[in-house]
Amino acid sequence: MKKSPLPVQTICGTSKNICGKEALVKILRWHFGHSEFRGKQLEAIEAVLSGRDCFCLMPTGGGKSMCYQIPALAKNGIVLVVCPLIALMENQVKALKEKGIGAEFLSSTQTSSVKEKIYEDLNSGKPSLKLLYVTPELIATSGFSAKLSKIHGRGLLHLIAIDEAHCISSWGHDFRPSYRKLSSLRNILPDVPILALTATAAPKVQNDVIESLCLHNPLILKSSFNRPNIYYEVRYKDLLDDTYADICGLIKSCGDVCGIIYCLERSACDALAAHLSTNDISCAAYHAGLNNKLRSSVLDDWVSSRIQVVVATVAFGYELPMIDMYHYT
Ligand SMILES: Nc1ncnc2c1ncn2[C@@H]1O[C@H](COP(=O)(O)OP(=O)(O)OP(=O)(O)O)[C@@H](O)[C@H]1O
Repeated sequence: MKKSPLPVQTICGTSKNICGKEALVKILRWHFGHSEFRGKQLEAIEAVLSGRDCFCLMPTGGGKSMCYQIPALAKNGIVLVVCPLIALMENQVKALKEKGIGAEFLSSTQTSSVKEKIYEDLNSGKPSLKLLYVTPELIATSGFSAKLSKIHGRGLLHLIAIDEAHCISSWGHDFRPSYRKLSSLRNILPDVPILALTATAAPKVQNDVIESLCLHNPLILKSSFNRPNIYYEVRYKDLLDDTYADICGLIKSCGDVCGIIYCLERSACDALAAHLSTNDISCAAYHAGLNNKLRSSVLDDWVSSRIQVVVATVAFGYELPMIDMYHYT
């Protein structure tokens, strides 16, 4: 069932539109069904709502997105989210919409009529949108910068969240040149707080992110990376009688969980996926040899739990952003 948003004024009071802890927890429970904030979430949220820049280091799955989704619901106006992967934007926007939260993304994969609709909403006096997800490539275009300045001029932009902020650093493992251009955001929108989020802990990367984004006296938050539920296990192929049977057994012993199996070659993906299917494990192969439509439907099936396992090359997760980069450059 979709929920209507909690009226901002009612829960946050009108004084400077700033929410207290109680009101923020109420938003968390109402929209996301979580009883309490986790780790450093509340500190990050309170910092950005008070107008302070924040650098937030949290492990993968630590709950970073809540740090900008709650502020989006706690204040009137829009939160701009910069995100490197179209697939990630699509998933987040879909999940937010299912919760009745106004969210959209702008990317080269959308039709111009969809984009027009989003701009129309943004240009209206009172946009229904709470979160707008964009790629770093789009921020670098002069047309979009001008649009952002206009939205800001009407007092509608109250936070910029930079997801996977380590992509800005050439010291990081995922350096993406277009992230460098995000430094322009501080010049265009000097008084809008910036929240940089990453799971990459290297100090050089952290300093680079803070400097490149020109964060002013940021609140630096670091969560513990100890995840007792995650562990590595190495099984030597040479010591196994039948690798495929071993994988099959492992999946079946895990019960009804989802998973990704990475293979080095496309043919290995196809062969393993076929083997698992004949052993009653719902799965599909995903690699660059498949057309866009098929890849997209495999991703959708997996995210929606229609299939349990994806057998993929590294194309899974990388191909979609590359398509976007190609269109913008
Ligand atoms: N306060 C909370 N209580 C319980 N669950 C939470 C809380 N905050 C977030 N979660 C859940 O934790 C999961 C991971 O959250 P999220 O996707 O925001 O993590 P993330 O840090 O952005 O991960 P990634 O690094 O993969 O982008 C989600 O299922 C989310 O609903």
